[in-house]
Amino acid sequence: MTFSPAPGVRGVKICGLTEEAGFDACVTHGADWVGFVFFERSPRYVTPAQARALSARHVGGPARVGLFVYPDDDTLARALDIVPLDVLQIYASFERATEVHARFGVPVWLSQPVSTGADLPTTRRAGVERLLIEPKPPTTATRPGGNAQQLDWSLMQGWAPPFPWMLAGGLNPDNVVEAVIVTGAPAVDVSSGVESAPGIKSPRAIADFIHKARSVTFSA
Ligand SMILES: O=C(O)c1ccccc1NCC(=O)[C@H](O)[C@H](O)COP(=O)(O)O
Repeated sequence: MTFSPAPGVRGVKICGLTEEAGFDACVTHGADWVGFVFFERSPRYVTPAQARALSARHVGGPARVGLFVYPDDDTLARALDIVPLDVLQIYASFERATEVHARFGVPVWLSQPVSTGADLPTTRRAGVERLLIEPKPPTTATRPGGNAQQLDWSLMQGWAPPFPWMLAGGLNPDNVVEAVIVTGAPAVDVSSGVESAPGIKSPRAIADFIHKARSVTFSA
């Protein structure tokens, strides 16, 4: 198991760090996790060496999450050789997530694209530590996540999550309070909603988002 926030404290992940000011803001304002996007067609793409350089700015602090889209073993092995990652967040099937966990022994988070209640998993699967519940991208999207697209939060009402989970998709400092009240999400993930331009994080928006996400308590 990787780091989890204390009971009653909502976890916050800031995803898609590419530059020093954004990374430093995550450290300063106490994000629980930071995400590095290893997907070349993203405006937030970083190489493993760039992620290592950012990560090395601070010892400890947020857990480092690497995002991979349908990764093969070689891609994961190369990244892990270069940058210490605490979590592998993958866009792939449950079966592949289980395989990745068995092969690398690193906690694996799986993105679960959702458009209806039927997409919400109801049974636990081995090898997956956490689910990222995010909207199914439109067919025209060039990437599976990070599209500032909001999910229908009411879908989560009455859902009994079989895993620890995190809400993602279209969150920002102005809507995160409502999002956590409606969904009861124990953790939230944001990328576009704390940016001043694609791939460039706003330190002020990061501070605001973290503060607001934690302003509503929840009981696990
Ligand atoms: O951010 C990207 O460009 C990206 C590319 C490929 C796969 C995933 C990607 N992002 C995932 C995320 O950052 C999270 O899902 C995020 O919290 C939701 O994004 P956003 O709606 O932009 O907040």
